[in-house]
Amino acid sequence: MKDNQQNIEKFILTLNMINKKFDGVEILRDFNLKVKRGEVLGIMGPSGCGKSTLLRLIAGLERPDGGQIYLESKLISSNDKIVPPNKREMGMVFQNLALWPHLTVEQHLCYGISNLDKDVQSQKVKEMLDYLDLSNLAKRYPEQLSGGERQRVSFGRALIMKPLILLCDEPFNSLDRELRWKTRDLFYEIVKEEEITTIFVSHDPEDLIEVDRIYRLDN
Ligand SMILES: Nc1ncnc2c1ncn2[C@@H]1O[C@H](COP(=O)(O)OP(=O)(O)OP(=O)(O)O)[C@@H](O)[C@H]1O
Repeated sequence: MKDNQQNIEKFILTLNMINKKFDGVEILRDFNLKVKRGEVLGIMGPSGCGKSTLLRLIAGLERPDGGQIYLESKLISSNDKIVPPNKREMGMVFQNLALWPHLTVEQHLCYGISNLDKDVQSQKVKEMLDYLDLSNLAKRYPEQLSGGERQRVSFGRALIMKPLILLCDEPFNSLDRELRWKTRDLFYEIVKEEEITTIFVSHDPEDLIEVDRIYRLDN
């Protein structure tokens, strides 16, 4: 028991013997995964193998049927305990996690840090706008942005709150080829520079070119 506890503390995220079924169909069975602090982990696997389900379990959007998930040494998921997504300090950039049409770029960035003082909020938003080269678009709404600009806002929204873990599910899918590579390069620059622990799901090896490790999910 003591060894197990020490092992959990070494990693920022530990999935232990996770089981998940949908309508009686097994998606994950006795699934184990450990992620080190600052690691950029790529998850690959064929369509339908459970990649998005895995991220949703980590984010707290799904509950496992069995097993445990620990964030640092804290139990955040089991079949009788679930810490809600907004209490997990995780940033999410999912392909279907759309921007809100009624909020401007800067309002999107403010969203996750609304608990901070106004001055601190403004400073952080300014820095993030500069970082993502969005300063001249701060007052625009999503419909007035290109696909790549929207994707950068979505990263900014997740990154500004300094998440313990950044979860990305096929984040570049909607972008055309050239923009995809440009956005991808900026993405790696940020997560590596800021040492953000990241789990990145993609079916495309080109997306995962700079990850520290690839986990192949196959069943
Ligand atoms: N809420 C749900 N109810 C029932 N079945 C589901 C649900 N969510 C996912 N599934 C099924 O679970 C399996 C795994 O889905 P998941 O989205 O995790 O796969 P994936 O590996 O991300 O696939 P893709 O690469 O195509 O996005 C699929 O067969 C899917 O149909």
